Formats: sequence, C-alpha cells, structure tokens
Amino acid sequence: MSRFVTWLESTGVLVLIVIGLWAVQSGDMGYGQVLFLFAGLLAANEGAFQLSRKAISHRNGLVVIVLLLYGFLVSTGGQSNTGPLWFYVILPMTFFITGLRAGAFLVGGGILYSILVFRFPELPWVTTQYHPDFQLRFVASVLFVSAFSGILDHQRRKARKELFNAARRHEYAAKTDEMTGLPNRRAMLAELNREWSRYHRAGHLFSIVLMDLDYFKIINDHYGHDAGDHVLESFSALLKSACRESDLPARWGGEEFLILLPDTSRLDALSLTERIRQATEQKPIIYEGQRIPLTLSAGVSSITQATGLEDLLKQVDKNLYLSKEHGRNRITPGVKQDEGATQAR
Ligand SMILES: Nc1nc2c(ncn2[C@@H]2O[C@H](COP(=O)(O)OP(=O)(O)OP(=O)(O)O)[C@@H](O)[C@H]2O)c(=O)[nH]1
Repeated sequence: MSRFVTWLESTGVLVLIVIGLWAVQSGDMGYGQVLFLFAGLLAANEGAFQLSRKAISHRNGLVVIVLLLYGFLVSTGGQSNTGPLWFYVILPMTFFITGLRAGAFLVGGGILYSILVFRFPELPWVTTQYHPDFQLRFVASVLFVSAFSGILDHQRRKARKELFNAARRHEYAAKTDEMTGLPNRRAMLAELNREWSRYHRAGHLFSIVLMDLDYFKIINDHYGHDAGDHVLESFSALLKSACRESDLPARWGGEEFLILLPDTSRLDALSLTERIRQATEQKPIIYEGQRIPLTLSAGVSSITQATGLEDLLKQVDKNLYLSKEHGRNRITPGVKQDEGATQAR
C-alpha cells in the first residue's frame, strides 16, 4: 500500500504543478500558488515517509491533504467553476486506500461539505456559486458513484482475502500429512535444509531420529486398515506430546517418522528416543475395544558426525536398518554404545 500511496503522491505533485502553471499562465496567479502549495504538502508528506517509514502516517497524511484540496476546490470553484469534478477522482482512491468504513465516512463528509457550499454560498470562505442544475446532478451522480465504488472496493477486498486464505490452505496442505496433521516429507526436507544452513553458518548442532513402527503390515492385516490408520494417528499424537516445542516430528513415509531436534546432542536425542520407545511399548493402542500392542525401531544421528545432510540421512537410515536387523523394538546406536561401550536397548 505504501508504494501505491507514493505513486499517488508523485502523480498528484506532477498534476498539481502542471495545472498550477496553466493557471498562472492564464493569469490566475492566486489559484496557481495554492496548487503549488498543495504540491509542496504532498512532497513533504512523501519526504516524511521516506525518513520515518511510518506507513499509517503516510496514508493519513495523503488523505488529509486531498480532503483539504477538495475543500478548497469546491469552495472556490477552481478553474472555470469545475473544482467539484475532482471528487470523481478522489472518491475511488479514498475507498481504495482507507477501506469501506473509513472511505464511506470520508466520502460522506465530502458530499455533505459540497452540499453545505452549494446551499450557503454566502459563507465567508466560499467565493463561488454553482448552478442549481449542476448542484442536483453533481450530488446525485456522486452518490451513485460513491455507492458503486464502495461496493466494488468491498468485493475486491473480499476476493483478495479469499484468494489469500485459499493460498494459505494450499500451502498448509502441501506441507502437511492429512491423516496425522504432522509435517510431511517435503516440509521436513525444507526444515532440514534450513537447519543444515544454521549449522553451517553458526555451528548450531542438531540431531535427527528416524523411527519405523514394527510389523505394521501385520497390524493392518490382523486388525484392518482403519485400525492401522488409528495407530498412525495415535502414535503421531504421542510424538507431538513427547517432543519439545522446538523439536519437529514429521511423517517421513508410510509408517516412518523423522524427528528433527535442533540444538540437541546425539546423547540427548537418544534419551528422548528411548522415552518414546518405552512409552510406545508400554501403552498399547486401543481401537474399538481391542488392544493393539506396538513397538518401534529407531536410528539416531547427529550432524556433528556427518559430512553433510545427505550423509546424515544415510547414517540415520542405516542405523534404523541395524535396529530392525538386531531384532526391532530398539534404537541404534544404543545409549551405552554411544558412550563408547556396547549396543544396548
Ligand atoms: N493403515 C495404513 N497402513 C499403511 C499406511 N502407509 C503404509 N502402510 C502400510 O504399512 C505397511 C508397512 O509394511 P512393511 O514395509 O512390510 O513393514 P512392517 O510390516 O512394518 O515391517 P518392519 O518395518 O520390517 O518391521 C504396509 O503394509 C503398508 O501398506 C497408512 O497410511 N495407513
């Protein structure tokens, strides 16, 4: 919006200078000088914005200057008594930059002021008179254009909001696994790249955990696919509650989950994984009155032990494979192994 206000002000300055010069050339020195003064006010408002970067003051400044200019034009008639016609330019612009409610208020004020000047030409600051036919047609047409501009601007804002919401919904859907509500593989890859850059730039270490539910095919075959889905949802809820706010669990694939643990050593990652493993093993999932026992296998890896992101993912995948190979329901490396001793569950 600030860029549009800047554009309006630049155009306004240019138009006012051209019309001002034209007035001076036609011998109307006073009128020309007032237009130069308004051009100066617009330029000053723009200059103040360039210094302060305060968008609201920028916009309000423009609105006040334009309304004062309109007040002057309608009170004096401008050149050849055509001043009020500029209201047709000000009208849609006011709705566009201030919105429906403030726009209706300001435009309504402008119309009332015009009627005041039309009805009371003897007021001390009014220096012109308008033909009664012009007054009537001006007010009627301005009312029509105001209503039309207001409706159009309202529709434009509504469509913009809907488009924005639709884009947000699409972005969410593109990054989220629908069933579990967890970020999907694509979102996780983006996060991993971001975390890798953070590590590369500032040395913030991180670890990752790759988990795979054991014998999930048997769960599906034995309890049914819906029960399998329920297990995935319940396990995802467990992951969310077990992780800190800064940790990021994601659905990596079918029954595989990857957790990104920023600023976490491999040892701390192992103890979190062990907590999740125990909670999973100890609390069977209940589906339609049936108890479904569940275990998981996991691989853990830290960026400090990898040459890059690809290597890290390869390592964690290999560690998960080793956990499966060694009998499932376990983590690789085991905590003791990580401390230099043997693998332990
Ligand atoms: N219900 C359900 N099942 C899924 C979903 N995604 C993947 N699966 C199933 O998960 C099963 C994975 O089977 P496998 O890759 O053989 O692995 P597993 O049976 O868990 O065996 P291990 O991993 O070796 O312990 C397959 O039967 C898939 O159909 C899903 O969204 N819902």
